[in-house]
Amino acid sequence: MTELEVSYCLPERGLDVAFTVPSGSTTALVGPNGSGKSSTFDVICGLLRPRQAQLTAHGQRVEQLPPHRRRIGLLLQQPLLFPTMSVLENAAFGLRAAGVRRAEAHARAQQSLEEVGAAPLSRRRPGILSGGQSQRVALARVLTTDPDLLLLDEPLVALDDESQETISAVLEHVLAARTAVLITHSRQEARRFSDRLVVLDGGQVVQQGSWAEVGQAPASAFARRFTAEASSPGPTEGPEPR
Ligand SMILES: Nc1ncnc2c1ncn2[C@@H]1O[C@H](COP(=O)(O)OP(=O)(O)OP(=O)(O)O)[C@@H](O)[C@H]1O
Repeated sequence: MTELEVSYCLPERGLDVAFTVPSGSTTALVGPNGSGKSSTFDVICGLLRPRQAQLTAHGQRVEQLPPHRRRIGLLLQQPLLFPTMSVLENAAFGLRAAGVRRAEAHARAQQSLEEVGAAPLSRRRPGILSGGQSQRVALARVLTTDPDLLLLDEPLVALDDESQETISAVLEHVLAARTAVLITHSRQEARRFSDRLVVLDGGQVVQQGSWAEVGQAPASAFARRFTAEASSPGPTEGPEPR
């Protein structure tokens, strides 16, 4: 079953993009610099509303809906927690903003904090948390609203190695039971979390499919390098071949 169907044109940016995300998959959106990853992220979450766009999410057309009504949970590079609220209040924020009563919102936030292993932090303020702890709380805040789709934009890039490892383990667990789109420059990250690839190049989707499908018949030089099973550096981790 398809969870998300994206199709949009932004001629002023040279973008004409169409792809699908199957229900239950984690699909990595990858491509060279300037290929359209960030713009696509903005279109899916509703920050950019192209005139020519068709977005079907969980069986509903959503391109006319404002971001908060799309049932999409965003995890960004920076956790962006509210500094004056406790961890629990941060995790409950989405539900409180939607008018859910405090007791219920806090109970559901506590469950999310447990799911990401951050329950012991619930009374703390964000200012004293490590980067990894903050990112866990940001993830809990997303999960509390029970989104149909998770949209992750380089969620590990701002973390140190140790925090990357701990949040990766949490993410693996969270993504196993959900549908997600992951935007990343990192082959290692895409490998670890995604089962499908959507490869953008020059403002278009040049290929979409499982890692095996893309790896066996890569449709572009980027796709070939990204799926290459070598210990050599990934496409954005080393110099571009000439
Ligand atoms: N605000 C903007 N106004 C006009 N054009 C833009 C804007 N942002 C991006 N673009 C153009 O849209 C195209 C796609 O850019 P986008 O940032 O979506 O690519 P990307 O794959 O995310 O790149 P990167 O890997 O460098 O982050 C590029 O040609 C870029 O120059």
